[in-house]
Amino acid sequence: MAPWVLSNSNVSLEGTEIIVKLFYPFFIACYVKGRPKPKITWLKDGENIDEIIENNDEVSLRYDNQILDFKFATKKYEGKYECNVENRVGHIQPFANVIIKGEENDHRSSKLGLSDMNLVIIISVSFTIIVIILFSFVIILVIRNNKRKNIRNDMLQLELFFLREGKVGKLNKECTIEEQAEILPYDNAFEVKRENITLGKQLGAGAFGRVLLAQVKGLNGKESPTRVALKMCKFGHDKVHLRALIMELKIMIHLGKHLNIVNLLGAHTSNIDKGELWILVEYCKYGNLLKFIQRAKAQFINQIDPVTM
Ligand SMILES: Nc1ncnc2c1ncn2[C@@H]1O[C@H](COP(=O)(O)OP(=O)(O)OP(=O)(O)O)[C@@H](O)[C@H]1O
Repeated sequence: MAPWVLSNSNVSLEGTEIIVKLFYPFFIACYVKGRPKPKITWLKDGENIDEIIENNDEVSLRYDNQILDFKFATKKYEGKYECNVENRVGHIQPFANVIIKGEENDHRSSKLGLSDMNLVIIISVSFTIIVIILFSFVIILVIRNNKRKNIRNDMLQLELFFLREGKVGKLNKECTIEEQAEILPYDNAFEVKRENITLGKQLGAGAFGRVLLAQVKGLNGKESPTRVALKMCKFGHDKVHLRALIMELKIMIHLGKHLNIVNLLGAHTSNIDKGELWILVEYCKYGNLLKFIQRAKAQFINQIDPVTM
């Protein structure tokens, strides 16, 4: 019995039109009967379909070659598809014209192969990763900024509470000055403006502070600059160090001047909200007393004549 096409096929001997939307999946069905069972081969625009199917997982044949399956429609799949059906008794060739519908832009995209699709995916993933990194960066900046703001606020609180005001009423004669230094008030008469101070070389450093040589204009009403030793907190200090320096300043103010001590000459406190507190004291040209005594002792020993000993 010669082969014939079943009515549920979407190909016919007169030809059919299959209209598909771009990127949508579709199939061409060529259901046939005949005895002996007919063999089916496919042609696209007169060429054997094998060339299209080979190494292409977007197009496949199934159901004894009766269905030609497309995973998604792209413009390259447009054309005339002939279903070549034959057995010993006869031969028929129903066909269908496939038309892919889509916009001009889509038309361009339709030419994208699988590797181009992969490229699109890679670009989108990279873009997402970059956005996430930028977003994290912004969050880190905001957190750091807030932290800095908090430190500034802490400093401000310290300045207000410990430096300017003090709490003279709470002073207790039974306690040492060191124990209650922070409730002593600051004396504004010691304040020196930043523009009057010129910083020089470092003279030394202590546990939490460092000492620089500095020139100060207009100190004690003097026209010529005065050479002073300027004490400040070390780099990367925290509020504990600043508080210790504030206490040192207050004790010096409270002690007053004396011939036998290194006297306080002034202080620069107006930038304390930025963690900047400078204490100006008399400059000792021989520096540290202990080192001076050790040096003098060594010189003295060298001067003694070993013969007279
Ligand atoms: N008035 C000054 N004149 C010259 N050099 C000074 C003066 N004050 C300090 N220095 C130098 O700076 C160093 C550190 O001074 P600082 O007063 O901080 O010493 P410290 O009392 O040992 O330290 P800290 O009190 O921080 O533990 C001194 O060892 C000295 O060399």
